[in-house]
Amino acid sequence: MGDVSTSQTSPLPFLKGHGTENDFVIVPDPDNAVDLPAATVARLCDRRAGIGGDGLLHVVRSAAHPEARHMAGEAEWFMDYRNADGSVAEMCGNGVRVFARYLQRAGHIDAGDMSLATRGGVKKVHIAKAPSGSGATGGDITVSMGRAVLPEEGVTVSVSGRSWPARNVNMGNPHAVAFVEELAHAGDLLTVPPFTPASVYPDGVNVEFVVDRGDRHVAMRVHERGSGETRSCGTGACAVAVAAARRDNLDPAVTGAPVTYTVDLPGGRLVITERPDGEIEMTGGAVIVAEGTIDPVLLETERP
Ligand SMILES: N[C@@H](CCC[C@H](N)C(=O)O)C(=O)O
Repeated sequence: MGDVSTSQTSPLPFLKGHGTENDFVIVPDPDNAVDLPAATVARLCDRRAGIGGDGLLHVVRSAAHPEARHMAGEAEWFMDYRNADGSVAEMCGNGVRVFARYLQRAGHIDAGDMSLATRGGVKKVHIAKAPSGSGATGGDITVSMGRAVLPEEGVTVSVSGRSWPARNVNMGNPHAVAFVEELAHAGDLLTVPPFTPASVYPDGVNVEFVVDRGDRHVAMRVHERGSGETRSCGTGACAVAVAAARRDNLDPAVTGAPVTYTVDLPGGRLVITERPDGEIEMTGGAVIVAEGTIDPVLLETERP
């Protein structure tokens, strides 16, 4: 929160949105005046006792947030992203699209190009004009996600007594990508977090399980750090596309031609392109589904 401590005494506006069914509680707070400790975020993201979401998007002006002030000259808005358990993450790809859709809906921006500050740096975003008949859904949103870092070390992913070799991919946040024969082999990810080496991932990791669907076309499931199994993960889809490309001996930096993979997730489809300069673009939808107010009791530090 901001430099001055305040407690919320009146109902707090929120919205609910999703990107390929990775869903978020959105808290508009331009001046960074709302205190959102981890326990409060976890309560808001609770699907039974709260609003429910895989994460929370705290919408703050960059100039008003200590972690984003240095980016204020490039990007007016900062995505203060939190996982469902209240933990902080560097990046959220689906979150960026939903955040941009919120700004568009609130009248802060129009379709076209914008820049958004995140803990993973400033991301360029393009909102396509809404095709006629798309209603509130709007046009697809493309995010320049930055470059992937692929350390050479292999890692192992284990779940339900089975293990797979995996590729370590960093998209600003950490990922382990395992190619499997059947997505069902990943078992009940919701209740059994995959095991990965803590020495490689001291801050935890997002784990993707991937199968081939066709030429440059894959499908995946994901277990997210701090949120459990979700129906989509944008950074995860980027990690998967790059890991699949390297497995298929495709490297745009070598061939000079962009490489595009279609990634199917339980919640929808994302299209991922890696450019010869290494920049990765993610394209998909983003929808705002509801808005309302949060009872201040939910925001109190002690559980009501
Ligand atoms: N769902 C997000 C990723 C959110 C952060 C992740 N759980 C982490 O802790 O790194 C996405 O769409 O990228």
